[in-house]
Amino acid sequence: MAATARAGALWLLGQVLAEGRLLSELTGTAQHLRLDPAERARAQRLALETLRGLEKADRVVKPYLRKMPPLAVRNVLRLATVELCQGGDAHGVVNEAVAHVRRGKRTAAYGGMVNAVLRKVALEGPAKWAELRVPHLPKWLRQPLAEAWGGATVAAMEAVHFAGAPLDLTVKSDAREWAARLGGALLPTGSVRLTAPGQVSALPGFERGDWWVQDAAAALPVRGLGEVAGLSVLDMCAAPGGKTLQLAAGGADVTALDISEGRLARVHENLARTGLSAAVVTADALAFAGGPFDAVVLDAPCSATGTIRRHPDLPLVQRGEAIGGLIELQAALLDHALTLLKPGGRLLYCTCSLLPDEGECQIEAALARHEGLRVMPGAFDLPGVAPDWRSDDGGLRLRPDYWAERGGMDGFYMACLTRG
Ligand SMILES: C[S@@+](CC[C@H](N)C(=O)[O-])C[C@H]1O[C@@H](n2cnc3c(N)ncnc32)[C@H](O)[C@@H]1O
Repeated sequence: MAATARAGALWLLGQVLAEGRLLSELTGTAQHLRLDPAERARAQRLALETLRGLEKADRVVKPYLRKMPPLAVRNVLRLATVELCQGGDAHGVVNEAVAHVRRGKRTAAYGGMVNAVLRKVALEGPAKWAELRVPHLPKWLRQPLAEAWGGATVAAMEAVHFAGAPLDLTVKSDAREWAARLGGALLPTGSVRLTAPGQVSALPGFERGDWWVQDAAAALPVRGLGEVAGLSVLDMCAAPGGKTLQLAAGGADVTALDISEGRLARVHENLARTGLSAAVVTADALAFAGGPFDAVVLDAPCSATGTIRRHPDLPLVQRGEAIGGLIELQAALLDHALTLLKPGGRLLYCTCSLLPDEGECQIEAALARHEGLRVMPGAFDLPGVAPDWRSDDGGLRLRPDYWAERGGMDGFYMACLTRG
């Protein structure tokens, strides 16, 4: 297979759609890394756009197919259709798609069909594309979200998911200056947002570690702890380290713990790049007996359904079957985190989930289990935080459709807890 961005995107699509692998697991693999960094970034962008537009691409192509071709061929049609319907150069897109199919032993026979279908798509596809509905979330997720937030909100979330996500950065200092330097916007909560960033590692300030990539919503939980200088803080599920970096940059004495050695490698890289420090521990948090700490950050493993605008592969690969186990793990981690706090210490619980079972319900259940435990209601009275983002329990509920006109934000739930 020629090492082009399109071939790279097709490999990624095949792994997601045939093997059920997540893009985040694939971007560090040898197959992906053999592309040069700019082509790699383009391959990833093409794969993301195709996954976001999958439902529309299938609807555009379907009338031109007499028989459903094998998945590898369908993926070529999908990628090319997305490109053609989003203004791609017809000649280049069709030729490369046909050449790609002809190169494959199992797909070569479909070259003529792909050529004929894509020529029709090039002519008629863009108008059809514009008329088709915004792609829906799969049923396993759409239904519980509609129950929790209502149909109109789910539709607004889907519109933001389809639009894709800008790139948010947390800067060590001088956010306004960095926004101007990078051609981005300073968000009301202090993050810097870039709409067409290109290759992240080529941006000014990356090498020197003046900033790190972190969605604006993901940057808020740690801000809820306020001034952390001099505090001992356990980041209990730390990798890849966005919150560890915030805590360390704020002057906290940080212990960054995670069960995954592979994911902790990212924490080490991020600390080295930014020149920040933390004690890094590989362990199952449930068996960790350090401390006691002034604060514990529990960014618990969850369905990650709040991150779909950045990870459109997620609802396609998962079916919600793991959520029951995650809910149990979150409750166990929460209970254990409370044992690691100094008297009067604070526990910051958060999940990047849209499901109340992993957010509001966890806190409700924890308050019922632990006498004297309470939510600190003012913790998220922060610049740029809108009053209607607050949840009834004193936490903060963020949804992808907030700031829709700016590109949305990750879905998140967060609450700051203390005893007494
Ligand atoms: C949502 S991610 C954390 C993101 C991170 N806080 C950040 O801001 O970059 C959840 C993490 O929990 C870790 N994890 C899952 N189960 C764990 C356990 N029993 N003990 C410690 N870490 C665990 C996963 O490896 C994963 O890195």
